[in-house]
Amino acid sequence: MAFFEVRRIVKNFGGLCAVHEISFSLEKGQVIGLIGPNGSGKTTIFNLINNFFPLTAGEIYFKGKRIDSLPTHKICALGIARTFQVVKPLKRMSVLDNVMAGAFLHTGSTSQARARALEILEFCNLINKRDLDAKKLTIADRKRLEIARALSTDPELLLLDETAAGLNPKETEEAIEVIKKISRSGIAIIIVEHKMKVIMGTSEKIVAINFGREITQGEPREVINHPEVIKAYLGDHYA
Ligand SMILES: Nc1ncnc2c1ncn2[C@@H]1O[C@H](COP(=O)(O)OP(=O)(O)OP(=O)(O)O)[C@@H](O)[C@H]1O
Repeated sequence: MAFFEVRRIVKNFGGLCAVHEISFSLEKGQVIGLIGPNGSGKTTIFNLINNFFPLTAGEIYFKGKRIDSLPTHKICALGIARTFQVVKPLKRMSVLDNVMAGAFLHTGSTSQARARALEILEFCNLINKRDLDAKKLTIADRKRLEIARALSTDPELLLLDETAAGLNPKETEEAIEVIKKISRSGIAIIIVEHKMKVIMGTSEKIVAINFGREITQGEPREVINHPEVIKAYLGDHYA
């Protein structure tokens, strides 16, 4: 069985079918990109994986265990963490405290949580900003803090939702480097991202969706050259 697998997952919101029978899997440490135009169902898939929204149908497996009916906090404790498209730091807390809050998932000791948080801030190039209020950070640093917060729960699978949105080209390159570094540390990653540079720079496999349905999935070059993918992104006359 794969390390992580979604099997024919479906999500209906009333009459709207946001996700229809999507299946994909990934192995430990693998990075996959989830792409699709606005409103195609990418964030909903993340919300289903975390059980922020219950599935309408389908199954989700992590490390051989079915997880789709577990509560969100249990899924996180098992090792799946995520970031949000709209970053959500605890604004009145320092950068360090934001990351420590997550580290308490696996320890009751303040000194251990602090030590782990400092390690993660070093890893995410945020160590020099540890005492700043989170609300004082630039967008790029907030995105980094969002990743650091997710890492603080010690995930084996990380869901990254538009980590590079709003970043300039240099910051985008830095985000790609952070993602690669996380992957090298053995953590599997699913990336939702509109910037193809980020997807192509990091992903070993791409799943392309439109209107909640799979267009195709597989090797990145093949997927982005698929006529239906080009059509979904650029319109009929480019296909
Ligand atoms: N809580 C909800 N209630 C009703 N409809 C929803 C809800 N969440 C998402 N949708 C709808 O489901 C569809 C998929 O939305 P989703 O946010 O998953 O797309 P997305 O691919 O992440 O888009 P974007 O790239 O713009 O972030 C959209 O039509 C959206 O309006």
